[in-house]
Amino acid sequence: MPAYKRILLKLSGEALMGDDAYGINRATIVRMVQEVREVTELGVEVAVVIGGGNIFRGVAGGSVGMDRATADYMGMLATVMNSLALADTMRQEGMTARVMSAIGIEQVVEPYVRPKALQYLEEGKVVVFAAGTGNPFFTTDTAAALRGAEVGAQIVLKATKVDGVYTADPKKDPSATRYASITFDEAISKNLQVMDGAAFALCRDQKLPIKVFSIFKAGALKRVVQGEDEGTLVHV
Ligand SMILES: Nc1ncnc2c1ncn2[C@@H]1O[C@H](COP(=O)(O)OP(=O)(O)O)[C@@H](O)[C@H]1O
Ligand SMILES: O=c1ccn([C@@H]2O[C@H](COP(=O)(O)OP(=O)(O)O)[C@@H](O)[C@H]2O)c(=O)[nH]1
Repeated sequence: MPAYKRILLKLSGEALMGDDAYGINRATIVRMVQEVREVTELGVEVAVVIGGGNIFRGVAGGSVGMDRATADYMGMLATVMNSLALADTMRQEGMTARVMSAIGIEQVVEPYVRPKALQYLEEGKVVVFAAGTGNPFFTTDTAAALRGAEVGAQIVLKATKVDGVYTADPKKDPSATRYASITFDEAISKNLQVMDGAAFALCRDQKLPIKVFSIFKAGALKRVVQGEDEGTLVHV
C-alpha cells in the first residue's frame, strides 16, 4: 500500500547527465522513468518538476557576467527541454504524461493551468511542470514546493545526488552525518544548502513535508512512496 495518494517529485536536472559531461544521458533518463512507473503502478498520482542544471544554471551564467535574470530564463528553458525529454521517455515506456509550462511557449508545450493539471492527475496521467516558477531568482526546488502546494500533493519528494539531509554538505565535509528527520526551522536556521530557503519556507508555511533521498539508489523512490525508512524527512 502506498503511503501517499498524490506526490510532487522533484528530479535533479544535474543527475540527468549520468556520467556524461552535460546533457541528457539516455540510460539515466530511462532508469528514472522506470522508477516513476513503478510508483504510478501502485496507483499514486505523480506530478514532476525537473531541474535544468545538466544544461544550464542561472547562477553559472550570472557568475561569468551575464545578466542574472537573462541567465535564469535560459535555465528555465533548459527545464523545458528536460521536461520534454522526460515526457517522451515516459511515452516510450508506455506511460501517459503531459507537460505544462510556467512561461508561454504554446507551440511547444501547453501552458500551466491549475484545474487542467488537477484533471490530468485525477485521470492518472503524469504531469511534468516545466519552466520552474516562471520567475528568475528562483529554483526548481521552489517550483516543486509551489506546485506541490497548488495541486495538493501530500509530500514533496526531492530525488537528488545525496541520500538525505546532512549536518553539512557531504560532498565537501566527509565528517558530515545524515539526519533521519529534521524540522523546517532547524534546516532553515542551520542554513543547510540541500534545498534553498524559499522552498523550505514555502513548505513549512503550507505544512507540506519534504523527503530528500538519492536519485542514484535503485528502488529508493518506491520505498519512500511506501513509507519505508529512506532518506531524510523534513517536517513542521
Ligand atoms: N546539509 C546538506 N545536506 C545534504 N546535501 C547538501 C547539504 N548542503 C549542501 N548539499 C548539497 O546539495 C546538493 C543538492 O542540491 P542541488 O544542487 O539543488 O541538487 P539538485 O540537482 O537535486 O537540484 C547535494 O548534491 C549536496 O552536495
Ligand atoms: O523558478 C525557477 C526555476 C528555475 N530557474 C532557473 O533554472 C535553472 C535550472 O534549475 P535548477 O538549478 O533548480 O535545476 P537542478 O538543480 O535540478 O539541476 C536555475 O539555476 C535557474 O537559473 C529560475 O530562474 N526560476
